[in-house]
Amino acid sequence: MQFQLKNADLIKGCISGSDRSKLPWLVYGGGQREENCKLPGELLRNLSAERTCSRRHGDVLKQYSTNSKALEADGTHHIFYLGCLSLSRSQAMAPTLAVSFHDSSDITDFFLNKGNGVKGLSEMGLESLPKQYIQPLERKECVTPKSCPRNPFPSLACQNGMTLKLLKQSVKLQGNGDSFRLLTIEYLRMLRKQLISSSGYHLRRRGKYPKELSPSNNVRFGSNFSPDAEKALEWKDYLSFMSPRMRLLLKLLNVTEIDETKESLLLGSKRINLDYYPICPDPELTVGVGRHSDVSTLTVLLQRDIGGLYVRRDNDSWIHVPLANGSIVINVGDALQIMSNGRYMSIEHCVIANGSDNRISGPIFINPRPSDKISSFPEALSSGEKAVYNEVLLYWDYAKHFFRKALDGKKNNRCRKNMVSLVLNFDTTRTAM
Ligand SMILES: O=C(O)CCC(=O)C(=O)O
Ligand SMILES: [Fe+2]
Repeated sequence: MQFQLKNADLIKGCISGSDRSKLPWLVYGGGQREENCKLPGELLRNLSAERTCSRRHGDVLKQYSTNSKALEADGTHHIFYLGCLSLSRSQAMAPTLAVSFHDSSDITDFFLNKGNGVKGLSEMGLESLPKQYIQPLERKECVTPKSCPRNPFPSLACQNGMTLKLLKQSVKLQGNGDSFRLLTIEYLRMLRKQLISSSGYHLRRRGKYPKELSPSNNVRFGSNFSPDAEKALEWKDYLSFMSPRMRLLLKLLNVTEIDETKESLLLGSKRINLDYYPICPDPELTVGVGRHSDVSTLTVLLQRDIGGLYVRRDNDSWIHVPLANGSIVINVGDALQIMSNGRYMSIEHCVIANGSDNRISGPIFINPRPSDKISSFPEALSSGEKAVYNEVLLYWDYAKHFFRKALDGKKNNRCRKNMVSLVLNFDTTRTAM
């Protein structure tokens, strides 16, 4: 198998239009899974043309090329895994392998235990989707979204009775295109640091980290959130890292003032995911991620500019989240819905599969700590509102409840109420769908 690289597609995709020289990392990647394969010359030339090219990159490539697993042993491989994500179907000269998967355990073994991921399936050049990925009709609801009005996103700034300083502050980002871009670059830099420092440490020491086998909750590789509970699998891989650097993220988001009495409840733990949705042979038969709301307080999300993320507007329409250079999306999660007593409702969303390009996204889930007990903040009841969520929940129990069930919109949100969904998109330049 030989790969050729689409130049820095990942990065260009994520932040097209901005200055690539500011991104001295995660620039190019590529690799082979077969032992005696030569690296494509173009890739090496690209590497050496880049000021970040170093012997280390070459070494990692070599290691990568002799490594039978896509993701193994060393944090630095992530960089190349990410680089490899940018291969397009026409450029990856995939062998046609006569592999058939008879039942879900074969698939699980291939993508999870053997570390190939859905990416491995995609690279086989399958002509049709394995039946385990064919989703029932109701789960593909978001694949055929209805048309939606321009700029359908309510702005947090317009909400009355805002009591959560954190959110107030983050609205400051609106209206300044430069800071979005800067933010995005910083955000990517931060992701890279996270990858190399925290995950690298764990991976070097622990080696294996498929979700079920990973000895550490801090690093996980997986495909579906709850594969055992799902009727059908999703066309997506993810790498997930516990992230210790909340303050940095807040700084990047221009949050200068935090109500410290609420800080741990709102922002006590963080997880960064790197999601990869490979080209899918039958995108209309499956989904990237089924409909769900996040269990987080807020999810800060960067996505590649090929689109694919939909949010539910009301009970029967889905909106394609607009794309814009360097924009980020912030989704309200269930924990904030509970703590704000329903002033901010978590947003139901899903990702469609794509038949012509690989999609990548990087959500940061900002959560309460697992041991925190969450219920409506007294401040959210200060105007005499009745507590909608007076049941005190251990956040860990809440999250466990979510991850044990199949994704099914907001049904798993035990605190569901009929209110407007809210998504913030910091793009102010385009509203094209
Ligand atoms: O990839 C995306 O844009 C969204 C992913 C997502 O919803 C999730 O990981 O919870
Ligand atoms: Fe999500």
